Amino acid sequence: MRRIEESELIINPDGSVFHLHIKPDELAPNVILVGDPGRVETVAAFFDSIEFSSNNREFVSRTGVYRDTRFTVLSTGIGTDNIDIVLNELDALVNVDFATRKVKQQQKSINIVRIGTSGSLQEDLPVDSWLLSQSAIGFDGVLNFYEGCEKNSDLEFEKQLIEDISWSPRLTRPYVVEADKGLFNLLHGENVYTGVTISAPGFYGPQGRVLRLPLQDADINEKLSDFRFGEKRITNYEMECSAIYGLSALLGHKAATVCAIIANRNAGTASEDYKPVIKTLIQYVLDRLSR
Ligand SMILES: O=P(O)(O)O[C@H]1O[C@H](CO)[C@@H](O)[C@H]1O
Ligand SMILES: O=c1cc[nH]c(=O)[nH]1
Repeated sequence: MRRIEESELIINPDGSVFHLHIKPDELAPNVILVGDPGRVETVAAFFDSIEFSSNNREFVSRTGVYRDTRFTVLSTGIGTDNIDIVLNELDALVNVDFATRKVKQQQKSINIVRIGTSGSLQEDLPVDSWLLSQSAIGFDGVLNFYEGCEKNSDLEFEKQLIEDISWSPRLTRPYVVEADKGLFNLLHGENVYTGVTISAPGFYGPQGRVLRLPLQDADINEKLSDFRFGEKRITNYEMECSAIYGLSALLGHKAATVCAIIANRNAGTASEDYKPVIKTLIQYVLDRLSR
């Protein structure tokens, strides 16, 4: 079995993994990911007890117990480049023996649920609603660096999207990946919209926003809102879900993303105060995962 070199997996002097500053026994099998480091405290405030806390760069984490279920909440910061770090280090924490630097014989699977914020691309998907991503379209390109990327992607969906919206060859090829079905069903409920989420490599141009700079494709959001793949339509934009779904599938973990819609791009509206919406969403997710 290959020994993973010190340069490839950096372990800190205290035995924690390089960026996340978590040691293997400090990670729970249920992981809540949030973008905003400030949201970690909002999640941890629901825990009955907290056993571990860490802060490094944008990666703030707490491990604790909610209704007899052990959770780790961890902030990822913004973007799929950070998700590459987070998913690889989470996997190393459960599947690599830090003493021998070898992949363990028996691989473990963890549950990963992202609780985020997002912008709607459909007028009937209102601000302050919740959206569970059945699948994600990665405009970011992270998954394209990994072998097996195409095995887990919906190639027909990708092909039709590229053709229908005249995707520029200057851009990275979009990849289409799915939520874990079990987690999706667990989180699906009466007050939860479902849909196809684009993860963009930026908040402004890559999500079709114009402040001062014009876009390479001025009609991109109209094309995306109108696009259909069979019954499926694109519902929303955020910035992490695609890499979470793609890397989780490749590594054997279960992942789902549920977001509070804080902007409706076609209606031109934004939530007046999304924090209470996120708070009730956090409680909903914790309840579903702990029952
Ligand atoms: O609220 P979070 O979880 O950070 O999610 C969304 O908000 C950020 C952009 O404002 C991006 O990270 C996007 O995915
Ligand atoms: O429009 C939005 C809102 C939140 N997060 C995003 O990435 N986009």
